[in-house]
Amino acid sequence: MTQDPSVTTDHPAPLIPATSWAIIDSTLREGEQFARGNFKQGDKIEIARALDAFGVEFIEVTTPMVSAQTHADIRRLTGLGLKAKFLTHVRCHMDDVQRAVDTGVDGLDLLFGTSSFLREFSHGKNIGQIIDSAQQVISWIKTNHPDLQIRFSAEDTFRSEEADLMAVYKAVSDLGVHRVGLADTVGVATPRQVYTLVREVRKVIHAECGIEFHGHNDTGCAVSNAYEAVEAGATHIDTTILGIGERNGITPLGGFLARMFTFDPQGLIDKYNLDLLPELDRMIARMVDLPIPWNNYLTGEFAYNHKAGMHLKAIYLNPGAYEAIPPGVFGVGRRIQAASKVTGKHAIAYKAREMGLHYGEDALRRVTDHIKALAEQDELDDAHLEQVLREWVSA
Ligand SMILES: CC(=O)SCCNC(=O)CCNC(=O)[C@H](O)C(C)(C)COP(=O)(O)OP(=O)(O)OC[C@H]1O[C@@H](n2cnc3c(N)ncnc32)[C@H](O)[C@@H]1OP(=O)(O)O
Ligand SMILES: O=C(O)CCC(=O)C(=O)O
Ligand SMILES: [Mg+2]
Repeated sequence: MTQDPSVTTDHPAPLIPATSWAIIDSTLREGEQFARGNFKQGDKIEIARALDAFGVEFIEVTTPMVSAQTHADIRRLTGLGLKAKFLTHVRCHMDDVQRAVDTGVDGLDLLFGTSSFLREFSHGKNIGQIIDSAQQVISWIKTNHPDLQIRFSAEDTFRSEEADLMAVYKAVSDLGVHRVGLADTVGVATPRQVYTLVREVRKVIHAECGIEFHGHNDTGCAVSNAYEAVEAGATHIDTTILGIGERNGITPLGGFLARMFTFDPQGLIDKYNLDLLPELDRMIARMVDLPIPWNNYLTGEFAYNHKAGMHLKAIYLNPGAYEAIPPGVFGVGRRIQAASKVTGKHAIAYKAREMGLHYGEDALRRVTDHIKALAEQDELDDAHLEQVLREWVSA
């Protein structure tokens, strides 16, 4: 392979600087709600250390209300002395908050469902009562624990009435929360809806108040919705490693970074140790006992497999011709699959040259056609291709 020129190819000026947003990785909260997410204290420490080494800004952990063990685990995590800030995800209730404040976390992620579904079937409160609870809880935290960051999220935001949302967000922003959260709890929002709503929320909250987005992937929009949120002014995005979470999960860390890398590659390189991503994905795949999906963003087995002759011709000259993101930056390699029926003469010539073999024009055409015909019959691996190329010369 030639040196990878796509790494240094000029990129347009960043449309969205990486400094304008931060990651709240929720593998230790939303990820615990994944079907196979059942992390023991040792796993949690390993995950937190790995996320911290990668460089995520925030790590969200499950509420200490789950159990005495979870409470003890959070205390253990916050005692590790990591650079990432810990947030715990709690209901907007005095019992939960009072239990959470002695865990050593840096902030509390409060939530209250605002859609009619959740008002009727989850907690039974109307919007006025939600605002009253928010007032009581937020005021108490600010008075008694002024160092804690406070975020207030309207759960099931995208099935809530806009007027209700604006009333809630304005109220909590006036109470001095550090961030408001928009949560696409059932993964139903479209990218345009996310963009529009984030813009509307921005208008009713204070300028210094951040906006967080949490998006589920039920309709396949978790990455694009997170991107639209940032484009509209969101400052914090929730992710999990491999996207694990309730049902089919949320915005995956790798997918979100792949999306954002295209706008500000250097910004991401400066902020995160991107080449640790494969290790993160492997760690979670091991812990939940599932393979990394073959088509996973960046780290899937075939995420950088190149096969068609037209692609291979160009990719040998400049991998950027058929790659949006240079794999090496994320610690993965590319694979050139030259032996297939869809291969072409440039790929075969390149492969032959690598082996020290050279063909004239006619011979190259003939050996290429021979390889294509063989591949029509059966899979051809690299070893078989090399054997054919050697035999063709001596034949
Ligand atoms: C979309 C999301 O992912 S939201 C986050 C989900 N996370 C979790 O559920 C964390 C893990 N949960 C748990 O361990 C338990 O559910 C606990 C400890 C929180 C509560 O357990 P239980 O007291 O047994 O209640 P249960 O889970 O059956 O019901 C939920 C309770 O929370 C209440 N509730 C729901 N949302 C909120 C809210 N935002 N603020 C305050 N209370 C709420 C419900 O009204 C219900 O209480 P009720 O029985 O008084 O009506
Ligand atoms: O607190 C939040 O913003 C998100 C909660 C959650 O997991 C969801 O709504 O799917
Ligand atoms: Mg969720």
